[in-house]
Amino acid sequence: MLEKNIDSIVSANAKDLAKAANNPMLDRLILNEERIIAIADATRKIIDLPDILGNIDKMWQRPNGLKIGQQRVPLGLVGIIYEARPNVTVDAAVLCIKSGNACLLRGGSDAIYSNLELVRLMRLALKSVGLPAEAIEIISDPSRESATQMMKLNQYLDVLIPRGGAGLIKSVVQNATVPVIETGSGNCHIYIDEYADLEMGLDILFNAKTQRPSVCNACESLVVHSKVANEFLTQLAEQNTGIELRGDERTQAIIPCTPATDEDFYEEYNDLILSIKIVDGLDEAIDHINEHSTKHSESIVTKDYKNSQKFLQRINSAVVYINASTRFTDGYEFGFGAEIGISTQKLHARGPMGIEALTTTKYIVYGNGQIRK
Ligand SMILES: NC(=O)C1=CN([C@@H]2O[C@H](COP(=O)(O)OP(=O)(O)OC[C@H]3O[C@@H](n4cnc5c(N)ncnc54)[C@H](OP(=O)(O)O)[C@@H]3O)[C@@H](O)[C@H]2O)C=CC1
Ligand SMILES: N[C@@H](CCC(=O)OP(=O)(O)O)C(=O)O
Repeated sequence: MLEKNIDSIVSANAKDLAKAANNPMLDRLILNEERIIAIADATRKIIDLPDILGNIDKMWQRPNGLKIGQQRVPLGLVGIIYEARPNVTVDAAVLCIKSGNACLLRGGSDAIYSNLELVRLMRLALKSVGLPAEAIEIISDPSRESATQMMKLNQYLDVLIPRGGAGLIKSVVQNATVPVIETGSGNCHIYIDEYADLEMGLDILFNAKTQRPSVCNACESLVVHSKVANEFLTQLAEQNTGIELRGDERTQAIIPCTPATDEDFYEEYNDLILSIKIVDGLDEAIDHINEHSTKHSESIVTKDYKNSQKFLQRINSAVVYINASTRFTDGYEFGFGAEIGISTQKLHARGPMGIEALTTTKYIVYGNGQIRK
């Protein structure tokens, strides 16, 4: 359905682009033929995933003969408030349908025309296979009031997933009366250990910083061990990548850069800017990251096994990497087809949320006349 209607999607998207501000976030709003085909591909990947609904995860028998099992069931009606990124409209709806849920979508107001067209097409697709079109609903009123109202729809919504920046999350935490799964912004770190392969470190850093700077899994902050700082930072500066470097005092003594303020280390730039901190050991690196990160994704580059395991255990984030780019924090890359969001809270799901995160379980109990004594 999407690939057959590329023209109508692109022209709806053009209406959104015509009123959008030209900033690094604009990239997320753009739909073109290539991106629509990629969205359709992701949809097929989700459709092809094994069905988990109705699965009984485990079953056991009690001494009285009762057989107790845990069966996977949908959450119900899932509400999502999300950013002006029209691919999320399809990812979220398809993940909900695949996991047996209905969804109520409230995308970024900047993407309203694109979203309305995508939902129109998805509803046609549902109808064409005999499913109720109403399983995908979109809020067409782009006002903030509509988002705030969603936060209190207890009689309809089983869960609300806010996907966006700090302002949205703060508003949800203050106003929501429905159960919420928070996704959060990404102040993601890469730590170059004293035992790092520096060439690998540069590759990983460039990928994580520059491949798509506007997304939440892009690297925002570099932490470097002092023993390799000279060599690593000199190479970084020599590459002349167009990244604005904001370094602490020790970094400033090695390479030309903008002085980093305290706030820089808490900042998610979503742009070609990188904060840099030099540390004297792994413990200091871990403490710095746990203090400043948004608990999204962090990576260590090291050849040392012990250091890698310490980093894995002590970093308090949804996804922790050894020798890989933080850009992989993504439902597609994790094999989920897509994600409805990347949870930075610990309940009910953490990290990229695919089909399983959109289900819960219920106990099913088989008896043959047992009564409790
Ligand atoms: N962890 C994850 O899965 C993800 C994290 N992010 C993070 O989101 C941020 C970027 O998102 P951005 O484009 O700025 O999106 P925003 O946070 O500005 O907006 C996202 C959605 O929330 C709505 N919204 C924003 N503030 C409020 C509020 N106070 N009350 C009610 N609704 C509100 C917006 O509506 P309106 O259109 O009216 O502004 C929009 O629909 C980055 O920090 C990024 O890292 C983004 C996606 C995924
Ligand atoms: N799925 C994404 C990452 C999560 C995301 O949507 O982030 P954002 O662009 O900040 O809304 C990706 O890497 O493509």
